[in-house]
Amino acid sequence: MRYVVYGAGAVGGVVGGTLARAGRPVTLVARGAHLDAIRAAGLVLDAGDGRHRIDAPATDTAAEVGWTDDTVVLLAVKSHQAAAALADLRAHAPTGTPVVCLTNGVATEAAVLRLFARTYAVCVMLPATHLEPGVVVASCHPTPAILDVGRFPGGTDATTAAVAADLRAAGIASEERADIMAMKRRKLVMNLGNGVDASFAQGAAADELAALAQAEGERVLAAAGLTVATADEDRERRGAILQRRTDLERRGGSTWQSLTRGTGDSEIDYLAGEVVLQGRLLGLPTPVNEAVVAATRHLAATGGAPRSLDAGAVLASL
Ligand SMILES: NC(=O)C1=CN([C@@H]2O[C@H](COP(=O)(O)OP(=O)(O)OC[C@H]3O[C@@H](n4cnc5c(N)ncnc54)[C@H](OP(=O)(O)O)[C@@H]3O)[C@@H](O)[C@H]2O)C=CC1
Ligand SMILES: CC(C)(CO)C(=O)C(=O)O
Repeated sequence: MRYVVYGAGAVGGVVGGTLARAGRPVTLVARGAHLDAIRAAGLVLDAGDGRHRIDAPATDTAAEVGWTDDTVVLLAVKSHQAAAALADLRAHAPTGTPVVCLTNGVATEAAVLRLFARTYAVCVMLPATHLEPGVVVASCHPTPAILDVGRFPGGTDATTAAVAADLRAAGIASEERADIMAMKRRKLVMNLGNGVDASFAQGAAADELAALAQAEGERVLAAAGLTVATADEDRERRGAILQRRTDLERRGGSTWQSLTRGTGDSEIDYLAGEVVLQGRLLGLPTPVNEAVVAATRHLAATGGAPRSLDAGAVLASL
């Protein structure tokens, strides 16, 4: 299989770099200063066993990809960036191309399926950081990620088998799962902490706000009748596979990284915002996640400092 990693940032860069190190043909799609740096000096993959230069072809458009029958797209942009990426893919990728969503949240799969019949979902357990053009940092070693894969909306097939086998050959834990979206919904509950981690000063009040956001999310997903893997199932799957590197300082999650890089936007509408959406569809109030969405949107739009807001004030207003 050949891989086009659309969005070679934290997740895409680590996965693409790791597959390339294992000898898989990889094309990286990136843009701006990050693309310039990759073109000038390769992608720098900072992994637990050193910094590696990945010399893979890099481009900012699917128009420049040499599409073949065995090319698979790994979509690793943030959810709010998927529409633009998909417009480019729709224009240039053969319609039979498998597109595998390496995204948090649960929204990109349906958007992909509208355009590509062969749509796949990955539950992304891969802590990584991308703050500097040209550089991606894998937080865990020796296994950098658990990337279970299934077909969307359900099932497994020859493509899930081949992708999982390639990931395993590269040293990434991966199993096929017919019910992958149930796992992704459990991951979504975890990611309801992303906006809190990004926007609010750390401490007991922030911890309480994150716990309330997660409890509200669990209630709304259950009311919507959506299957969510249990916390026990999640713990069992993770086991002790992901070991944090001891040579790295703990930074922040993917939403914190968007605010820190000052990208002007974030994925929050697809994380806490997914709970808000489900609540609105059901006529259920979701004040906690609405507050987290509002805070994170505000900081992203105004360029405010990450972790600069007071979670206590939000708790008092609920
Ligand atoms: N970081 C992490 O630890 C984890 C992230 N995830 C999830 O993985 C997904 C990807 O997140 P992450 O890797 O952190 O995000 P990043 O922002 O680090 O990487 C995405 C990359 O795609 C680029 N990109 C976006 N749109 C386009 C486009 N149209 N053309 C070319 N390049 C584009 C971005 O450029 P630009 O910077 O200019 O926007 C960026 O370089 C998200 O859903 C996230 O929630 C899941 C688990 C852990
Ligand atoms: C849970 C966490 C923080 C780590 O992988 C993540 O998914 C993210 O950064 O979005």
